[in-house]
Amino acid sequence: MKTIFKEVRVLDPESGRDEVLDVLVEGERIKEIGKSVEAGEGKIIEGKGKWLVPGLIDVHVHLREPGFEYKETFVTGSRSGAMGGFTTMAYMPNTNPVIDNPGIIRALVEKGKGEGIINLHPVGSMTLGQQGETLGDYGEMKKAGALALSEDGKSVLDSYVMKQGLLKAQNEDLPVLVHCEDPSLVAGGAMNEGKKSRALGIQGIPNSAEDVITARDLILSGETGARVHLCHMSTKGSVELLREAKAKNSRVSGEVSPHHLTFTEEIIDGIDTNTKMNPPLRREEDRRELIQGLQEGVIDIIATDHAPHSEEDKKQPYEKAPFGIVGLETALSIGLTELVHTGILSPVKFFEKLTINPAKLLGISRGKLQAGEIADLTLIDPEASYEIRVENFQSKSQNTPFKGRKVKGRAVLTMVSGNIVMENSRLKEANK
Ligand SMILES: NC(=O)N[C@@H](CC(=O)O)C(=O)O
Ligand SMILES: [Zn+2]
Ligand SMILES: [Zn+2]
Repeated sequence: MKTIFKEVRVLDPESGRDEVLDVLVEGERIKEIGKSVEAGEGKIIEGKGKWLVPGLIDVHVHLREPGFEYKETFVTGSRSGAMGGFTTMAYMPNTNPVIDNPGIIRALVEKGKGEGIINLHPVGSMTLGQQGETLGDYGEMKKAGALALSEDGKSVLDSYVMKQGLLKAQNEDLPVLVHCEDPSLVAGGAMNEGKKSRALGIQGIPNSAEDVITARDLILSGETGARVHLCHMSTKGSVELLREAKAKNSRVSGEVSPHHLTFTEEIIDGIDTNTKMNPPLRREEDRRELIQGLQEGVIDIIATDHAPHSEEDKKQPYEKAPFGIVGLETALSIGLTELVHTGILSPVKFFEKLTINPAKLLGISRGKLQAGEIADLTLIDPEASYEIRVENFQSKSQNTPFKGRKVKGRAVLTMVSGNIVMENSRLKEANK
């Protein structure tokens, strides 16, 4: 099977390439990239005015299997990813049971291969049952298919346990994705602490709740040599701490989510729980520092932290509703609208944070648009303007504050290993 993209703007962040070319895909690989490539027989895709990038990679999603299938499954989550232009994602272990042993990892990898329409990779829990006490068997978990470790949903609070975990992870060369949150400082809060939380009478979460654990984990990376990656950075302080740590330690990295780059606590009304996520939406000065961090390269990755919750779950009072919002079907459009069309990031810099940098963190040979590489590709119409409609989501859940937002730019085709899985907002189920 051959597919040729004609006269498309090829963006390959790894090499820095940005030119209008033809790209020929044969079987599961990219066969040739050049000016007027001859395909012979094959599907022709007119690429004029469109951008072709390496398939997007999300290092942080929640697929809710096993245990919370009413919120999301491998089937619906991977469809949601394909719609958003993602070809690979790593899913977090805060499930029931927790993804904390080689047996469950092996079973999920198999299930993911059978049911997912894009590449799905598990992240193993740092501690058994995410109880923060006993470390799992990282070597066997890696062999079973875990690409990283994380206690996401919370932090490993005991610093001694954390340090031993990092030493063990370092031994297996597994990156540790850290959710930084000190619950004693959160103290039951449901939104950012400040003027807004006081006005609404909602208990606030101070920046320090994130910053103190961020500082600890960066220090422990320095001491152990372990690869520490900061999940969903939301504060000015965490950007400053990562900037400082990077000056002497190349094993640290960080990610930011589209919502923390777009919104602040100002949009919170105390009723609409689609503005409730962990960490919370912060102040304008935090948002600005996150953008600055992205521009400087202090923040390496854009990740969705896709956190589906049912309408029922989210219908509760603001203080009670679960934290989290979906992101797979909005991330690319929001990023293009807020970061690329505004000139904050060049297209190459933007896609670096969604392709090659995530691939490097996870240690997978993906994220390159080059001859000989696996043909995981995303075709983008940068000019397509539309309004985000949650009724159209493939995800089982619709919890997003981006509902109704006008955006410009979207994925129009997603290809995984040479197979088109989405074209013009339609999923192709033929090969599954
Ligand atoms: N981000 C969230 O608000 N929620 C996540 C957990 C997490 O990422 O910490 C979830 O699993 O729902
Ligand atoms: Zn988290
Ligand atoms: Zn998460």
